[in-house]
Amino acid sequence: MTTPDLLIVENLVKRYDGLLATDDLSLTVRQGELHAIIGPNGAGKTTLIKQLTGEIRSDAGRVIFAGQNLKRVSEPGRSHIGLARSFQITSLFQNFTVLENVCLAVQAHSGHSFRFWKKINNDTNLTEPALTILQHMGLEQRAHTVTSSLSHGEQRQLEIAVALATKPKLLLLDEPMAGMSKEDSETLIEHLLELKNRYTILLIEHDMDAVFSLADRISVLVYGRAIATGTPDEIRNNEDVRQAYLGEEA
Ligand SMILES: Nc1ncnc2c1ncn2[C@@H]1O[C@H](COP(=O)(O)OP(=O)(O)OP(=O)(O)O)[C@@H](O)[C@H]1O
Repeated sequence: MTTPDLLIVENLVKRYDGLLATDDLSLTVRQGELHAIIGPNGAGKTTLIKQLTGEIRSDAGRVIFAGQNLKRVSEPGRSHIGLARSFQITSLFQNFTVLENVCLAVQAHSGHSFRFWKKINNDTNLTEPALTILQHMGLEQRAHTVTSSLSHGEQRQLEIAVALATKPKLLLLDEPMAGMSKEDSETLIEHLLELKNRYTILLIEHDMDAVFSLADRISVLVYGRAIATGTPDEIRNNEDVRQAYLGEEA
């Protein structure tokens, strides 16, 4: 039995003036897989993520998510039906604790109006799911730490925890290892290995150690087109990929 596709991208196009950033791109993400997208700088990876979240409009093609055509679904609407992007550290409330940041995200997603922030810590409807998420991301020991005193690596982990608070069907991770030390990257890979058993994940990442140890399938983007999709072994041994991108690295 084949695994159903959670995300289907069909013939997607995005033009910036004369430049085709996404060029008739088609790919699928299967339910339960960790699908990585790799490609040289400027290949169109971030543009694709923005087209998926609805941050930018596509010029042609379509995106089907969980059986629904996203054409008329707004950016908040896409988040509500389970498409979650992990945002940059700047979206964290630096003066709040780790637990408060995740509680706020749980509260925002559950549709409850914001209450005075101090009460958040006392509401078990918020703290219970928040603590479970922090446990999955290895941050439970830091729950009561003020966010500004976390290390850079821990803040990236917290960003992902905040995204998880929206109960995503698909988690979009755009370069989660960017700017991390080798040690922090290795820690995050450990957490993502755990997380991939629970979530379907689309990962964009330049760190090839991370990609090849985490991905079930990899798509390679070059000039806005997917030149290959396959298992890590298939991608490593694909002659077109080696010539276009991986060179002697793989
Ligand atoms: N707002 C924009 N206006 C014009 N051109 C853009 C815009 N955003 C991206 N581009 C161009 O579109 C192409 C794809 O960019 P994109 O950022 O999606 O690539 P990427 O694969 O994510 O690159 P990187 O790995 O460096 O993050 C590039 O040539 C880029 O210069």
